[in-house]
Amino acid sequence: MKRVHLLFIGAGPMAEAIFAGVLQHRPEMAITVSNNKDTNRLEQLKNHYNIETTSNWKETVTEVDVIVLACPPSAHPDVLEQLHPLLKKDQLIVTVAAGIGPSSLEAALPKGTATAWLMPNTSADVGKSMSIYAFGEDVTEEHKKVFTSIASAIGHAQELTEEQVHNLTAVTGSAPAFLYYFVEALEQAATSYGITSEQARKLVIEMVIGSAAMLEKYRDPKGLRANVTSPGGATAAGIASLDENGFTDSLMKAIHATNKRAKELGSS
Ligand SMILES: NC(=O)C1=CN([C@@H]2O[C@H](COP(=O)(O)OP(=O)(O)OC[C@H]3O[C@@H](n4cnc5c(N)ncnc54)[C@H](O)[C@@H]3O)[C@@H](O)[C@H]2O)C=CC1
Ligand SMILES: O=C(O)[C@@H]1CCC=N1
Repeated sequence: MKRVHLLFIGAGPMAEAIFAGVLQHRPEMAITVSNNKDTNRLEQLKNHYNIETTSNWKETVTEVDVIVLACPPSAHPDVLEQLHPLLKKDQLIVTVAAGIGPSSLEAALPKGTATAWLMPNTSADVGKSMSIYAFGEDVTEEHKKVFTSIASAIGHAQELTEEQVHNLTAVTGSAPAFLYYFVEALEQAATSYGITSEQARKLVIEMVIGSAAMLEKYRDPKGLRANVTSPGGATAAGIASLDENGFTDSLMKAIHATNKRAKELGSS
């Protein structure tokens, strides 16, 4: 079988997490990484991962099978315009950008171009991304095979419709930040009782890791919560306070605000 060659346009942490997973799980694939200006970053990545890098992706674009756009949404119009005249038949164009679904890629690229949208999260760094994805109209079974081997190299992946990826970007892509924010708040609460920030960090992080392991084992957040919440006990008072202060409503609003912004970014 022909060696699949991936070109990353964008060399930030998301690109790095994806190609690091691919290098580990699909070592048969060739990787070239590029960005628009930071040549030091490319040099570091080249030395660390022993991959090809280029500061002029246009020179490489005709040689590759898959082009992964890992640059910000705002860079897409310009990058897609530059890509348009260079694309060859059978190449697959994947974006990981918030708000930019396959229909946006198709509108900007030659008719018939195979496109896909991968929405990962930063847990790709440890091979535990929960990624969601959608395909464009013109992907073949072969494109799908290559795409899923990339997506599965960084963790779990679930195919959805384009609209669903738009609406769930907040839940899988951004919510890790909400969880880390929750951890920061608990650390702050812990230090307010006179322990050091190192002690607070250990208490909170180990509590979260333990809770995540319980979720992984039992997959029943409501039941697990009930087991912690002794009737008339201390936890019940805390949950009641969260409810009184609009915990679920506040989270729903955060999800809506995130998705609204992602759509704005994708259409700018
Ligand atoms: N960070 C996250 O948790 C997630 C990010 N994403 C998406 O992944 C993409 C990248 O994210 P990060 O790596 O965090 O961003 P970043 O901003 O740290 O990195 C972006 C990279 O793109 C390069 N770049 C910018 N303009 C360019 C251009 N015109 N041509 C070529 N390269 C260009 C930059 O030099 C940089 O290497 C974004 O589109 C974001 O929406 C998706 C899911 C999660
Ligand atoms: O903040 C952002 O725009 C991206 C989308 C998902 C996670 N980070």
